[in-house]
Amino acid sequence: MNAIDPAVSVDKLTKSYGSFTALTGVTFDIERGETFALLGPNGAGKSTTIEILEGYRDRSGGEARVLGSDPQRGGLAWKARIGIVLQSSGESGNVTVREQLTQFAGYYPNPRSVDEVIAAVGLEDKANTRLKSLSGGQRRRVDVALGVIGRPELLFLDEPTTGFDPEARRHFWELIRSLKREGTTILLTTHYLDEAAQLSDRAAVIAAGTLVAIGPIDTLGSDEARTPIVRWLENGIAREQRASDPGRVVAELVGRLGEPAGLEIVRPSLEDIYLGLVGAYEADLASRASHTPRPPSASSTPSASSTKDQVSA
Ligand SMILES: Nc1ncnc2c1ncn2[C@@H]1O[C@H](COP(=O)(O)OP(=O)(O)OP(=O)(O)O)[C@@H](O)[C@H]1O
Repeated sequence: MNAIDPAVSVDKLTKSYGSFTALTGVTFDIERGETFALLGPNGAGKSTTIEILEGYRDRSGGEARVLGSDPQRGGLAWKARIGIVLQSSGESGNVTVREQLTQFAGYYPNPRSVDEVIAAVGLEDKANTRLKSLSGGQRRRVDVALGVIGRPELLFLDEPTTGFDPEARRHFWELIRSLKREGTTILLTTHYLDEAAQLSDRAAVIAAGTLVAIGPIDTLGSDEARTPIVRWLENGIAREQRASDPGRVVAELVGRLGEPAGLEIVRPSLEDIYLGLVGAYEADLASRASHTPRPPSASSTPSASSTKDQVSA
């Protein structure tokens, strides 16, 4: 891999499960050292994308390069450079946390210290507990520990903090920041938009298998969607105004009304912007579908839930 090559490069990636198209031609790069969030509603195609990049699933079309290799052909040496936290690992059994991590550490040429990793995921007091006796959230922490034990150059995190309590999430964020400081490239999917905003340099929003938006976290969405809103009460009536300079609006209000009742300045969060992007895309899809004449028989696209169970990659 060339020094200037991105860690991940995806070009017009498509994936079909039988007659169902899960990815319609997705294109993005992830630079080395970058933390990149892939966001989207349930069934959007995030796990499919990530699993193709991990080498777990074959793509139907397009190109993918991960650390300089085609993930469909990545060998053992390539796999050792990658860390994976799957959406659900099902890691359980009779071995203890420390035994499991020690075993995994043995698979890598330059692993992290087992005790360091146990501390980093906050499982010191469970190090000698068998996996089957851990709570769901604790088991998820083991998944994260297994993902980072090999000191990966590139870490895939598929909804890593699902089931974490708030303290464990903050702990996890610290771990990710320290991995980032070491230069690890991270691809993260999450439904916690605050998590994406806290950790990521850039994000892509994917809906129904299509890339809807991509960019640095603070530039996602339209200018209008990112503009702060000033809200206040005037003669008992709720008023609001979008303004890129909310201080000026507030100063005018104070000049006119004195201390305005119910005054607040709301800066749209990543979640607000994400919901706007996905909502607009879904409305556009629905309006196009309502203008497309269909034969009277059933659609050729089965529902997501029926497809997932019937077709495998
Ligand atoms: N093995 C499979 N066979 C058939 N369809 C599948 C398979 N795996 C995924 N799909 C379908 O592909 C679409 C994308 O699924 P995917 O798991 O990538 O979504 P996701 O964005 O990760 O969703 P979530 O946020 O719910 O995890 C969904 O409609 C899903 O039902």
